Amino acid sequence: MITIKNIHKKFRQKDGSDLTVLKNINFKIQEGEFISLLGPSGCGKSTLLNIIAGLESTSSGKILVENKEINGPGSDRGVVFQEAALFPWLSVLDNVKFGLKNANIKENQIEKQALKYISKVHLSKFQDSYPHQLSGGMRQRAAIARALAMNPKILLMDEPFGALDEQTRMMLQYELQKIWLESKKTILFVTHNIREAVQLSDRIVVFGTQPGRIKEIFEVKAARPRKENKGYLLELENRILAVLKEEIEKVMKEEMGDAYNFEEGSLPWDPNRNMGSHI
Ligand SMILES: Nc1ncnc2c1ncn2[C@@H]1O[C@H](COP(=O)(O)OP(=O)(O)OP(=O)(O)O)[C@@H](O)[C@H]1O
Repeated sequence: MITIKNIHKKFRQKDGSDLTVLKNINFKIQEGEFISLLGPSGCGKSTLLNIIAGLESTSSGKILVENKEINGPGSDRGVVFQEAALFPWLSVLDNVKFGLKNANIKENQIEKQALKYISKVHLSKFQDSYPHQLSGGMRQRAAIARALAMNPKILLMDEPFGALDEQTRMMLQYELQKIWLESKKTILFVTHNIREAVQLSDRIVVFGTQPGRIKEIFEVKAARPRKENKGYLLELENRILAVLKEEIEKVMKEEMGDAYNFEEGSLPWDPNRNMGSHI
């Protein structure tokens, strides 16, 4: 279980003032749960994920993993970012093997384990290819294989499909559900896309902004794998959208000042409820 306890985070700005990015964040993530963080741009989603990864410090509050406070990165937490952070000079196989070489794994097991996870993300045919020879979706699959091969209990994913085209994104959403069902990892997933959050999550933590705080937590009670958001899932999307609308308007007013004149129905929602840079 991950316990997020009273997290506050301030960043010092260039003019010397402090910007409070996260305020009073409290929630628990159960073992094996799939949780999404959804909210307007700048509400601190990535900051919270980085704090849990141990890559960023808190101003106050703490993160407990299995009741132990974390003080930095650890092999219990794997991270996948929006841009697959692969080494360009290494093949897919060597990229996946890289982390395993520093882990406590026997030499003869390293390749076996790497190949197992490359196969899980359906990249076996490309195991000897270099990152520049792969599509964006394949690179992201390789990054997921690399994180999974380390066998972390927790997978932290920061908009992993955000830079991909719609079809690839849908395919990877489906694959991720299958991987999650099989591996039962605890997954924390940051996204801008309501449909993606509803499709993938057990619970969706909706953030408000200025400062970032939890606005509402939605439970998604639907069987998996989920392929299409219809009926109940679509209704849930609309409920989440209603909560987010207020926050998005706040961000737009802040960015546009007097030029902002909101009319009902004027926000440019796309069919996937992907609100681009405003959520
Ligand atoms: N290292 C840093 N130093 C100063 N300010 C920072 C730093 N990292 C993030 N911020 C600020 O903190 C706020 C929250 O950023 P963060 O990236 O966590 O938001 P986000 O919700 O993930 O946004 P997005 O959805 O656009 O990625 C932003 O205003 C950002 O400019």
